[in-house]
Amino acid sequence: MSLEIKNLSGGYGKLTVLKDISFTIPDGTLTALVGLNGSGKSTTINHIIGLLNPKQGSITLNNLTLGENPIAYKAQLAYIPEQPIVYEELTLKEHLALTIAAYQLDEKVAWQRAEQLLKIFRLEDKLTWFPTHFSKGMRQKVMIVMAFITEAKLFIIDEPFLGLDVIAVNDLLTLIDSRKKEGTSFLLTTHVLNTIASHADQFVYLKDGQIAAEGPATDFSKLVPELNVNED
Ligand SMILES: Nc1ncnc2c1ncn2[C@@H]1O[C@H](COP(=O)(O)OP(=O)(O)OP(=O)(O)O)[C@@H](O)[C@H]1O
Repeated sequence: MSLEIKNLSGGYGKLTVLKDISFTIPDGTLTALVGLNGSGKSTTINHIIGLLNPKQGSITLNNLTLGENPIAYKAQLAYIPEQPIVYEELTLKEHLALTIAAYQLDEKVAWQRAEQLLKIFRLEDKLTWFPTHFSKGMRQKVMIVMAFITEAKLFIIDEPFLGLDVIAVNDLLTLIDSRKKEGTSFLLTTHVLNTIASHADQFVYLKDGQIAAEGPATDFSKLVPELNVNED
């Protein structure tokens, strides 16, 4: 079992956003965290990555908790935020070097991986570029490459498809599918399930900070008819 969230209640200061949330993400599966604006998706992520502390309940990642072993816990996580977080004073190559150092990756293996990923996302000739010269979508691709050179056990990707062109969306989905086969787990947030429906194993539907429905991705339209809109 990769991620296990048990009876989590949490939020910001005195504001309780999440109320008694429980779900698990088995190894090698993708869970779509679905909900309308303000339903609590980002708040859930903020708890998993340790930006917020639970008011109640627990979050366990492969039997580790953030409280007991923060370094080992975080080493298992790769997070791709909705808004890319890049360092304006570092080149693309330096961003990758930073990731390799932070995750203590084998340099040779990681740079080989980086080379393949940079080619997929058409960034291979931009290693000396600074983020100011990147478009929003290119910044997002930088974050994707940084995440996928790690050997994280759980990838958390917040609204992955908003700024990406169709080719990049397909490339990302292909990468996700191949890492799933290696046992890596994914938690993706999205407003509607359509784009990832065939790649998701299960969904968790949040409404007002509570789980309003959950189940196999194939049952989404049956269990959440109110979000069954045609996106394409
Ligand atoms: N930094 C914050 N301080 C206080 N309240 C916050 C903060 N961030 C979010 N909230 C509140 O928490 C609730 C859930 O917000 P959250 O960002 O988790 O929703 P979301 O499902 O990610 O929404 P969206 O789809 O718009 O990104 C909302 O009522 C929001 O106002």
